[in-house]
Amino acid sequence: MSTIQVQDEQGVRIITINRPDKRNALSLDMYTSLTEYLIQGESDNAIHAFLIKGQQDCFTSGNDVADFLKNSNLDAKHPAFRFLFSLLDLKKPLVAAVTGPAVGIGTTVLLHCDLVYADPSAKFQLPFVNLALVPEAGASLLLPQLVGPQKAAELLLLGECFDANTANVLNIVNEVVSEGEIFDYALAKAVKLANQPPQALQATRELLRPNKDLVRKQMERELEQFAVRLKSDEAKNRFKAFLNKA
Ligand SMILES: C/C=C/C(=O)SCCNC(=O)CCNC(=O)[C@H](O)C(C)(C)COP(=O)(O)OP(=O)(O)OC[C@H]1O[C@@H](n2cnc3c(N)ncnc32)[C@H](O)[C@@H]1OP(=O)(O)O
Repeated sequence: MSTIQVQDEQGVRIITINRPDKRNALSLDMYTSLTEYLIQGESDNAIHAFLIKGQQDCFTSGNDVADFLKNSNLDAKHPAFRFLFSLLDLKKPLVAAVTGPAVGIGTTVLLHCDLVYADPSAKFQLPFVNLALVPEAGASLLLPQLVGPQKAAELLLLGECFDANTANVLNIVNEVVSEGEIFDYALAKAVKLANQPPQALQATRELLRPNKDLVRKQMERELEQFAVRLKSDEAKNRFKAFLNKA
């Protein structure tokens, strides 16, 4: 079974992260598949919106921590960062359905989504500093803009888990949807987007992102810092501690 599954339905490309034995941790190959499915969908005239999801018990536990240890050389060609830059350049709208853990990139990805739905099982976390890393996906710019500087500092410096209601109050998610209904609900919203006049939809989406160049610049700065931190002993010790369940 593929670790990234794709299904096109009613004008929506549904992308499902599917690596349940590792809590949907994202490996290099998985990022590459995610990027390819987005790029293909962008050029497919039958696709008008994307929906990203995991399974009922997990969205994603974020980057595969074992990969961080194995591949500590990082630049803009790294599959995770290629994926993040492809999100920044997306023209068609992206909807997320969050269930269970959404850790690290699992939360920062949401800052690039147009509509985000979560169910009560969703648990968000930005444990970059906890792992001796720095944020990515432009979160160091987008999060303070969204939730305010103090709250962003709390979420990024302490790296504690927060629940769906908190994410809703902070405007990280649009709505908390009952368990068992979230995937149908999020798909119905994505189909609704897919049925909007596509050129007006994409033009409006572009207008809603007036600081895209600034976000790109910040993502490049984050990438530089991330590359340095990833090689540090303090980060390697944190990765080993997680993998050894210390
Ligand atoms: C550029 C992007 C950067 C980032 O995304 S940084 C963030 C990186 N992610 C993390 O630090 C999260 C690590 N994972 C966790 O904290 C926990 O997991 C969860 C809270 C997500 C879930 O906890 P629970 O339900 O108790 O599951 P479990 O027993 O910890 O995990 C089951 C199996 O999955 C593996 N696993 C979980 N997350 C990851 C991961 N992110 N990278 C690699 N493996 C992971 C474990 O090791 C274990 O494996 P085994 O059954 O073989 O012992």
